[in-house]
Amino acid sequence: MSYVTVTDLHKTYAGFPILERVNLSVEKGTFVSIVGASGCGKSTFLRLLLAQERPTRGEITIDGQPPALEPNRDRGIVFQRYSVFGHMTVRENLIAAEALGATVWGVLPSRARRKAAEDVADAALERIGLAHMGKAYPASLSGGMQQRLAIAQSLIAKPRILLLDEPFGALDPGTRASMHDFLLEIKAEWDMTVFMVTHDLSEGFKLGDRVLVFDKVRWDPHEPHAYGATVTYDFDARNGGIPFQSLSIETVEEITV
Ligand SMILES: Nc1ncnc2c1ncn2[C@@H]1O[C@H](COP(=O)(O)OP(=O)(O)OP(=O)(O)O)[C@@H](O)[C@H]1O
Repeated sequence: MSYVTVTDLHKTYAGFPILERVNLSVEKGTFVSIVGASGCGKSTFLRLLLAQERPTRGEITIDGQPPALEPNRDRGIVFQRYSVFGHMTVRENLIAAEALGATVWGVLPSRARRKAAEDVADAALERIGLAHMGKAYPASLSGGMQQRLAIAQSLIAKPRILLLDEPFGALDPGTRASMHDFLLEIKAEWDMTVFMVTHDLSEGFKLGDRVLVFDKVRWDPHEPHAYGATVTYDFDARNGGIPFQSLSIETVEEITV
């Protein structure tokens, strides 16, 4: 059953189409990787899922409802920019994130709640190799460390939908592989639905259940901004990359008319 449904989605900025005719049906717990040329609208698509932007035409539903207008704990997000709180220590950032996503707080007294959040934060600090930096402030961390902290913070808040925009860009290959493992573990534990934009195709296939390619079907060299991008390929990454769904002939004909 479809959990995230996108129907005939269009997004235009100042008269320029960025996305057009995007249709998608994603089941709960699916990891969707998104690739495509720079500027083709991948981040815009994530912002539409996050309700930071409204569609120009068409509709998105999440579990049958439009995306909530106010940010809520249902969705976590890691953009290229680091999203951690600068006035809190590394450990406090993780405790705050656990507080957001806690599932057992209703039955625990406040001291036990705090202890439970601290335990989760400390386990995450170990897991991402930042146990020695718990008392530091984010500004004193390297870019890669801040990125790891931002990813851990989003994961332990346990959002139903996790939106990741090039989350591993700043990491060295070893750290990147260990953060991949961490993400897949938490995703499996909480049955999260994930949308991740990446420029690294092998990363997209390694982590994704599906790999979507955004591209322009229509292109006019005299008017490069005349048309928007859509999903041109939808690969089943769990089945050797065999196309799962590609743009139907009718849609191509309709678009190229
Ligand atoms: N708020 C905005 N107002 C006007 N134009 C915008 C706005 N946000 C994005 N755009 C334009 O929309 C297009 C798509 O941008 P977007 O960031 O979604 O692309 P992208 O595929 O994520 O690119 P990249 O891979 O380089 O990060 C770009 O041409 C960008 O300039």
